Amino acid sequence: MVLLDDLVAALGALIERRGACGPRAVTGVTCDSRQVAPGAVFVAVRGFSADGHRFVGAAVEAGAVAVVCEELPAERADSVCWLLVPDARKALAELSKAFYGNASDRLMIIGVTGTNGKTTTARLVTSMLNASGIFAGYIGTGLCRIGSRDIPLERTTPESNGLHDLFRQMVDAGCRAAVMEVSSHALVLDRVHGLRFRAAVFTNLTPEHLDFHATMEEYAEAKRLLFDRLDDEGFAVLNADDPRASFMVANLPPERVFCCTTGGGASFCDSAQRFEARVLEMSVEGTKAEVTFRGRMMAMQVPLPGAYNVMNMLEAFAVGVGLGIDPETAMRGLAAADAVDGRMERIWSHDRHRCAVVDYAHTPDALQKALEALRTVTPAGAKLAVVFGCGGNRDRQKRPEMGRIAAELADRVILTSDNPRDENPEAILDEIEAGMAGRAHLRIADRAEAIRRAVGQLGEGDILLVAGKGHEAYQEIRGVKQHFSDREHLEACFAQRP
Ligand SMILES: CC(=O)N[C@H]1[C@@H](OP(=O)(O)OP(=O)(O)OC[C@H]2O[C@@H](n3ccc(=O)[nH]c3=O)[C@H](O)[C@@H]2O)O[C@H](CO)[C@@H](O)[C@@H]1O[C@H](C)C(=O)N[C@@H](C)C(=O)N[C@H](CCC(=O)O)C(=O)O
Ligand SMILES: Nc1ncnc2c1ncn2[C@@H]1O[C@H](COP(=O)(O)OP(=O)(O)OP(=O)(O)O)[C@@H](O)[C@H]1O
Ligand SMILES: N[C@H](CCC[C@H](N)C(=O)O)C(=O)O
Ligand SMILES: [Mg+2]
Repeated sequence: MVLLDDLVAALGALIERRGACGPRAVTGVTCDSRQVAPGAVFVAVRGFSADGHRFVGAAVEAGAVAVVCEELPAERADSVCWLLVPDARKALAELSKAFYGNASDRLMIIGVTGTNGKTTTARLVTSMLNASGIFAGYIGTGLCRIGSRDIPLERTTPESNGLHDLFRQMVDAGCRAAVMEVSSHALVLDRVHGLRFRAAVFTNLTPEHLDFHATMEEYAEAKRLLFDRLDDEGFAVLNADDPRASFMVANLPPERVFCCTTGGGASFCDSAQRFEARVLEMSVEGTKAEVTFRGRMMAMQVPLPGAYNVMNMLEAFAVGVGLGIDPETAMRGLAAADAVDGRMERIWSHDRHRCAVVDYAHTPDALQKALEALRTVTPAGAKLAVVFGCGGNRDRQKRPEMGRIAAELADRVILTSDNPRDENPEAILDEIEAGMAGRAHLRIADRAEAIRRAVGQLGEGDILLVAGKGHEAYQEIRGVKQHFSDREHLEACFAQRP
């Protein structure tokens, strides 16, 4: 049983306490009044669209035993414990950590941040650790995975109370490590406050979420926060080919930084700290590369096309070596890693003469990288086509950019809806089109119809990229989510058109 006064003792900063704050049983910690059950601690967070302080009354009515806030309400029930704190989001993280028995302290936590490649890299690290005898859970886009159990997730990095609940479940299941994606939202909004990371991985930084971060500099500062959170043995793994790599580790001693390069970008890194990969061969089925580190050379097989996937695997490998795993074991674990749904997922026509690829490229850089990768494996004389859109209620700057990239890099473009959410689907398409400099294309807002048309146009040897939704099993239009899967639609189209 968790007692309220023990939780209060875990708060890092407390301005004032009033009311009934004694040894009462606590049943949970939440920042959402709609989730308050009798015995819960409610933390009032000032948000972007609402102020949690407005819901204090509702939380008390639902049975909260304590309310944590940045401003005490004038009227307060004596039966409740009132805690005034300077920062409610930090308090939420501290209380959650204590409520779940500080489970996170018993896990080696590996955090992966960057604009693209977090899920891919984190899943590779998880598979490698599990294959190397270090039982590891995973938290990231869409799901938390503990052994064979998957728990669906709304956010890439859950709110701190959700995170600590998952760490507790991992420890109870016997995990020694947790591999997690750390989004920039999570870093800025203190979802990972109080966590200490054994390894922090940086994949890359390109424009995205510029609705949330005012500038690229601010976005980079947010990502750097992860590298201030290393534990005493902690180390960083960088994609050193990214111009922001050295910025991420400016506060770390060089011996705690491993640099990965596929293109000679690690000059700021000591040679003993470098992991270099050279691509030898690439096809739509995968990529063969050669890895050099600490005077050794090893072969690496990546079951996906794209030099960036070589980088994702190289960084995962460097994490393994940094953790002291024998390099052969680490590489074997990576070679046997489970595929990640919706990342360069290939769907073939029955005669295998036409190929569709479902990919989660939903940023300009990812779309560019995915198209470049597929161009290198498109047979001479065959065409590369793309179907894509852009999400609503998100960064609008990326829309014309993605239009420009598709127009420049694909032979055929069909614009369609991604998840328009609350926006008008046609208005989103107008914004994408604005970047296409008049290039001929089709515009079909209905995604199922757009996919059908694109498959109908495929000739012998052609490749079709269906980008943006990857593993997602839904589409959200005007606020309503309905089942939708790019893969299922493609399979159905190929079934009708052998
Ligand atoms: C910008 C952002 O991340 N916002 C998150 C933030 O919202 P907020 O603080 O603005 O909350 P708010 O809606 O204004 O409400 C304020 C407070 O009142 C509470 N409330 C509200 C209503 C009510 O009836 N009762 C109540 O108590 C809310 O629970 C909240 O604590 O805190 C909320 C509670 O944890 C999150 O649900 C919310 O995620 C929103 C929905 C979101 O869309 N986030 C996305 C952009 C996100 O986090 N994405 C990242 C990156 C994705 C990636 O690149 O991979 C992710 O990690 O998923
Ligand atoms: N290292 C990389 N560099 C550039 N693009 C990449 C890289 N790795 C993957 N991508 C592209 O980004 C897409 C998303 O990959 P992934 O899901 O691994 O990224 P993510 O960072 O987890 O994304 P999200 O922010 O949505 O969680 C892939 O489908 C691919 O198109
Ligand atoms: N993590 C990203 C995912 C975007 C995926 C894309 N399909 C969309 O809906 O915009 C976000 O929530 O911004
Ligand atoms: Mg992800």
